[in-house]
Amino acid sequence: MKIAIGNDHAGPDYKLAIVKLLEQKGIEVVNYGTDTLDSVDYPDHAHKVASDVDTKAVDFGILICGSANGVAMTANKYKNVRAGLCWSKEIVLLVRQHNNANILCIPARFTAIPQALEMVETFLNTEFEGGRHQTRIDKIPCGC
Ligand SMILES: O=C(CO)[C@H](O)[C@H](O)[C@H](O)COP(=O)(O)O
Repeated sequence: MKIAIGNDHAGPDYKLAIVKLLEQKGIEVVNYGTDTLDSVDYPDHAHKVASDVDTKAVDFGILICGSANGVAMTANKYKNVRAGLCWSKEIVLLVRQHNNANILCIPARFTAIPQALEMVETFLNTEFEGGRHQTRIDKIPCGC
């Protein structure tokens, strides 16, 4: 499995903890995030992750910013991306089971690192249920 990860200045420590977890699992990681606290612009990092997910260069993406809204808004501009903003294990379960999310968006300023790691574990271990949820996902594109 291959995962692209990106973050702005709100989340380098979250990113490093997640990369460590993924590498311990033998997952290949592409790091598109900043590694310092110097201010950057989240779309610069989110576009790289979303593009890789969109073209299927990677299996999944993980994006981190302060609220996770900015990275989610950016990533969801891509046709084949379903980026979900998650703040608990329960929401992550649903975003995989019902929404087949392929990018997990984590709000670093509203989530502790252990909680973020638990969300990543859940994201990776939860399957899409298909059926009626696929019908609904097929209706998401606006065609504009
Ligand atoms: O949360 C974010 C976007 O949704 C980003 O992390 C921004 O950094 C956030 O808006 C805060 O910006 P600041 O420059 O760190 O004050």
